[in-house]
Amino acid sequence: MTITTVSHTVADMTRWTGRAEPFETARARYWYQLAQPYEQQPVGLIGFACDQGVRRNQGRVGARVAPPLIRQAFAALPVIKELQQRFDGQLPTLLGDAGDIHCHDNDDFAASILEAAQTTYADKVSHIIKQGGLPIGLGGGHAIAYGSFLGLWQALTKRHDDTNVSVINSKTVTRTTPTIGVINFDAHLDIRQSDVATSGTPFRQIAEHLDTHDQPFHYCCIGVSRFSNTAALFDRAEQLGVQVISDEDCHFQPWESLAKQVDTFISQVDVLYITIDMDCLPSSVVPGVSAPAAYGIELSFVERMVKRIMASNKVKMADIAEINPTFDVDNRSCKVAARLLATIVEQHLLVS
Ligand SMILES: N=CN[C@@H](CCC(=O)O)C(=O)O
Ligand SMILES: [Mn+2]
Ligand SMILES: [Mn+2]
Repeated sequence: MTITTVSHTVADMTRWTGRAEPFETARARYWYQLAQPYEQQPVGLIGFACDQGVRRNQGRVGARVAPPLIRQAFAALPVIKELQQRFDGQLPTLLGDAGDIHCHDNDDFAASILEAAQTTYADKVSHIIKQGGLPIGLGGGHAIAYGSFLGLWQALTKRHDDTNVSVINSKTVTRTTPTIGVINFDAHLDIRQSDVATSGTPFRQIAEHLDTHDQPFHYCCIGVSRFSNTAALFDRAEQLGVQVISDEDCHFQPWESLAKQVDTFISQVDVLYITIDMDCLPSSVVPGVSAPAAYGIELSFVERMVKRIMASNKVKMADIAEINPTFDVDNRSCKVAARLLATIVEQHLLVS
């Protein structure tokens, strides 16, 4: 008997529902009205329905069921007036739903299931980027981050290989791979040393991948808690040159100083991958995660910083990770994830 360990399910459009408002003006628009199965739209959503990395990392599993619930919460949000103005009221189908990658987790299965899910997901991500869209990954555990990075890497390096050496006016011109910057909103550094990939290792894996390809590692982690990371992890962060902005910095440092730090980081790279681990927010705001935060950073801060980063127009990949609906209260965590997802989508469509 063949056991399928990783599978892809196409978009379930029954999730894209919301209020019907036949008596309102045409400006009463919701995201569910602008989504179709993925077909080269400006934004492509792709679910990573996998929490095997969380299991391997000794966390609380359950994140694998989050992608359709985040979509559903997002579908019901209104499309802001600025976006309607940007498209002169003629809103095209802006969102493509590329379905979900499933990692059929089972303790008896071979250890390579997570890795297979990451590469299958990365192929989808890379396809969307190559078609000119912004892929947004919906986790799933934070092992999504290595898949997101791999997809971005594949898209950038494929393009690089194609045009690696060109002849312009009889002169050979060699192009270089764009410098990638990674910005992670997270209480955790996720650079653990381990014999297998987990939800706690993705940024160490990215560092090693880049090192193998002689590329610099630019990693900025925002919201890091001194009570959620060991001294060994802070040592590794220093060795790897990680820009650490702690949860306490986010509370006590002036906004302008933090924004300047992030702007400087952004100025050093060509393209950005932005990832939001929802456990960066306080557990009162986001209870539905594997590792709830006692302290956390404010939603208003995360949203403001996400807008600032998106304004750079360098973001080529984004994802939202670690929502665990098993521990959610009143769908609160999914609603916060949907709000951040809407912020990324809106800002991308406004600046691109
Ligand atoms: N992606 C999450 N990573 C955290 C989980 C911590 C926990 O489960 O307590 C980490 O490995 O540090
Ligand atoms: Mn975390
Ligand atoms: Mn994380």
